[in-house]
Amino acid sequence: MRLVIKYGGTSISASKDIQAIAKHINSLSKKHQIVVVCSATSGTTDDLIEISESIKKENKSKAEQLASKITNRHKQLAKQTIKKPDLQKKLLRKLDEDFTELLSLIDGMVLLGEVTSRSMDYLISFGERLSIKLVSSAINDSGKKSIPLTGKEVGIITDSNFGESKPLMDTTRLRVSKTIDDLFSKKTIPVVGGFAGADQHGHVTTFGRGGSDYSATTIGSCIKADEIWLMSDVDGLMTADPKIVKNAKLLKEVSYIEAIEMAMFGAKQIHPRTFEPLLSKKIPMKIRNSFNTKNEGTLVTVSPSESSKNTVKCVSNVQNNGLIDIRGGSMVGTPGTAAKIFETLAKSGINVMMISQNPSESSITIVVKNTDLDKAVSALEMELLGKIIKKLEITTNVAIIALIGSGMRGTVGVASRVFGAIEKNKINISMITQGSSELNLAFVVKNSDTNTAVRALHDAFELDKIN
Ligand SMILES: Nc1ncnc2c1ncn2[C@@H]1O[C@H](COP(=O)(O)OP(=O)(O)O)[C@@H](O)[C@H]1O
Ligand SMILES: N[C@@H](CC(=O)OP(=O)(O)O)C(=O)O
Repeated sequence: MRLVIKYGGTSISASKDIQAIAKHINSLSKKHQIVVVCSATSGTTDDLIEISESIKKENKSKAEQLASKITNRHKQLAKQTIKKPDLQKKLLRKLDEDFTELLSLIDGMVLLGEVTSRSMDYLISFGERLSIKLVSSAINDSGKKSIPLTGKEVGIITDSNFGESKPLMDTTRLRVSKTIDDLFSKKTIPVVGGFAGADQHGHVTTFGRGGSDYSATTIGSCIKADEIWLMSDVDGLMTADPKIVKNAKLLKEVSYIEAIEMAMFGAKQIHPRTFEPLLSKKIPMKIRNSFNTKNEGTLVTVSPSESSKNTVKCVSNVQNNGLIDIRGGSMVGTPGTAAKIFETLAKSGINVMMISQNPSESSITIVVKNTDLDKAVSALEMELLGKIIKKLEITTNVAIIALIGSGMRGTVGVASRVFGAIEKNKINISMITQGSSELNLAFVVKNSDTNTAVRALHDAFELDKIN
């Protein structure tokens, strides 16, 4: 089989885990052709983002301190993980080269006094540049040929939408399949950095947070993989985040459509576009545990077997969002109001996560990420306040709670069970939406009510008894 196996940051942050993964890949490669895709080690992308914040505040020494922290963490991991002295020495030298480049980049950004979206993508792609060298070296150490490749080096070509780029699939397919086929013919295991590619001018671009999943499916589609495995620190997709619900159960099978809904609403932090490259080729995906490889995990396919069609499958949550209530008497009965609002937000590159309009048309409520809130509010104020909009009311730190499952379609009484359970816990709901597909029912609560709401719904729908 041709397999693309993606390891998330949670799987490659301790030396014993990297060694175990190298051993596992080594043994799988005796039967299968494997491409490994890696995220950055846990916390590294966050540290790189913090470097950019320090540069914006002109605090160069803080930025350099963070760069040293990242490098030292990787060098320490290298020393603990790689046993063969020559391999370890080579790896440490390569990590030092990256460190020098990172320091030069910080120098340049400080000198220019600006963090552009292009320089930002180059900066935050460093995490994967370091992690692939570690993992590939560990595979070498276990006795197999392997090389590390960045997304750019493997041939992922994207548009120039820095921070939210999309692969240009025709070019990408040609380049990626050629690179990988060459390596397979030399019995070499490629370890590819997730999260990033490069545009047609060679500038590094990233896919947005969690984007390594998207890299894995993009590569899988290019090389006609038989399966794609996303490896993390949980057994698979569960009925709720196991960090919130202790008795959350593993979902053995879900459909692509359900998995897309779960990804959009925060379950296992899957990148929302992960499934796009798989849809036409119908490549099955497994979501599995790096530390419990005996468990088959969750199988994601076009049409799961009958037995797994429960009414509700998962209660997921996305915290740290902002809610904007857009009001104005002149919005009533004025065609094109919604179009103007969403056009304004789209021009500023803001992703709207939830929308609802009250039947009187005098208000439209939207939810965006906390980090986009400032940009969204100023765009609306500058373009539309005093014209079609009279007032903006803003609530920060809200969570979206979503109930997901294709069996909800046409099932009477789901909403009353949901709101009954929420009311019993005296939680205030500030917004509700249900798509016409009836695949999800989502509502908004305060961040601080998230855990209570998720647990109440998990209990109300008896998800701990799911089969
Ligand atoms: N429904 C869910 N099923 C499984 N995991 C979930 C779910 N919702 C949230 N999670 C969380 O997602 C985490 C894994 O996501 P993430 O940190 O992005 O993994 P990685 O870095 O390995 O890609 C798990 O540790 C778990 O707490
Ligand atoms: N390193 C990137 C990409 C990624 O996918 O990470 P993870 O698989 O660990 O969620 C991020 O933190 O966003």
